[in-house]
Amino acid sequence: MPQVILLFSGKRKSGKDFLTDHLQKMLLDKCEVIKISKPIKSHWAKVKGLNLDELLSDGKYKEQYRLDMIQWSEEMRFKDYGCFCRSACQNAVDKPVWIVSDIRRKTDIQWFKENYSDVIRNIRITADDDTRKARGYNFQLGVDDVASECDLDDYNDWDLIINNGKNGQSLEEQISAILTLIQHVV
Ligand SMILES: Nc1ncnc2c1ncn2[C@@H]1O[C@H](COP(=O)(O)OP(=O)(O)OP(=O)(O)O)[C@@H](O)[C@H]1O
Ligand SMILES: C[C@@](O)(CCOP(=O)(O)O)CC(=O)O
Repeated sequence: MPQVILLFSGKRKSGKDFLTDHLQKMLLDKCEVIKISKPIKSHWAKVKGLNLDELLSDGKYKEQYRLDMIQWSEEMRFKDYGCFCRSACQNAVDKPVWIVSDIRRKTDIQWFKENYSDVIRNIRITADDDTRKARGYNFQLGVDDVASECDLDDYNDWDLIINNGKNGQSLEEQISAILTLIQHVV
């Protein structure tokens, strides 16, 4: 059982992977990074013969398959909203800090609350559209107007909000703010 679970959310190209990768490099063997999208991408790679490493990276490759993966994964969530959270956590190693890098839906937060109760901390990463566009974001119907990107727009119970866009904090300040949330553990 982890002592703290950091749930990171944010729209695409806000910098979820960027920040959680940096955090992992700081915490090293004290943390485990969990990606809810990993079981989705693994399934997709297997059935479509795609490159899993590319799907998991921050490059353009995964964007060609995002719409299809969203639609398939929504059908699965309709039957069992926790299926991917459960699957992603199943093989997670016993470390004091778990970093979940891609929370997208209220039901993701609900699942972690139901299963890990008060050890969770909710972190929202924001970035303005211009910055996101410079990082490769382009509005796409069926992707940017659906739950995958929008379900947490009206969620307000954040332990920390990080501006990773224009006029945002430096990386050091961002990481330091995150570390204050877990100072009782590390
Ligand atoms: N603060 C930053 N400074 C410089 N580059 C950044 C910063 N934040 C993110 N990036 C870069 O922007 C790109 C998109 O970031 P990242 O992949 O972390 O976003 P994401 O929120 O995980 O997006 P997605 O939901 O598409 O996976 C990456 O190439 C990343 O290195
Ligand atoms: C299909 C999906 O998991 C892709 C997520 O990819 P990424 O976290 O942006 O690398 C998005 C979703 O689950 O809605």
